[in-house]
Amino acid sequence: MAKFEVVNHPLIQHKLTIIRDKDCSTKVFREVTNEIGMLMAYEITRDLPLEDIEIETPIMKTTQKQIAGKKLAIVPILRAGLGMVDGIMDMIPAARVGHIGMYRDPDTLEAIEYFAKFPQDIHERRVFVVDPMLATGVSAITALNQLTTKYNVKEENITFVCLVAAPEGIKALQEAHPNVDIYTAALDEKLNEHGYIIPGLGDAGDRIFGTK
Ligand SMILES: O=P(O)(O)OC[C@H]1O[C@H](OP(=O)(O)OP(=O)(O)O)[C@H](O)[C@@H]1O
Ligand SMILES: O=c1cc[nH]c(=O)[nH]1
Ligand SMILES: [Mg+2]
Repeated sequence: MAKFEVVNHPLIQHKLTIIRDKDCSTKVFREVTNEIGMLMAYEITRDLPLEDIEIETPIMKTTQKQIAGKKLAIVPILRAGLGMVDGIMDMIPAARVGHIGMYRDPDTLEAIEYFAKFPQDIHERRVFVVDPMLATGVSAITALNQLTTKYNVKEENITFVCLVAAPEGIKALQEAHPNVDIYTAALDEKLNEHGYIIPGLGDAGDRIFGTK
């Protein structure tokens, strides 16, 4: 089984509380979501391999470390996933960005796909799929189905990163893609009858883009 980690660093928990508050403005919600993305980047890249490199300081030649191995890609699930991309990119600026557009049908909770565009060599990259919310898990599973079957990305090379997860979504995602690492900033209580996470933070996309 792959990793499942709740990243409960105090800074992340504090910032998450700010965006959970219903009175948080769109501007602050967007800024703080990106800040949490940046902090999560620190944790999700913890096991990136390093290699030796020779450099010269002003004093002498020395062998030091640099990140080695696979190239990286960030794949936000539109729209809400976009809210985390800039923050993560601040930490790994060389990463390429793919996009997958998807919305949840409010009645059936099915994921409806409307867009996909990935770097050509996505199957050779370590891929971070990002979406602030993991509720039923259907959107994440649909996105990962597409990456693994249509674009040949190995599950072992995928990390799913979210801010708020429901236990139902974690279970479904682990069953569908057992070799994908999952990182979340919070594991909430459960889903309500409309498929929203409780206590959650509401509809992340609407809150990031001010559409409601
Ligand atoms: O785990 P699930 O039950 O599939 O729910 C989670 C999905 O729902 C939200 O997207 P939404 O459909 O609201 O689209 P949006 O990002 O455009 O707002 C969220 O950003 C996830 O993609
Ligand atoms: O709580 C939820 C569930 C799905 N999508 C959201 O944005 N929030
Ligand atoms: Mg939404």
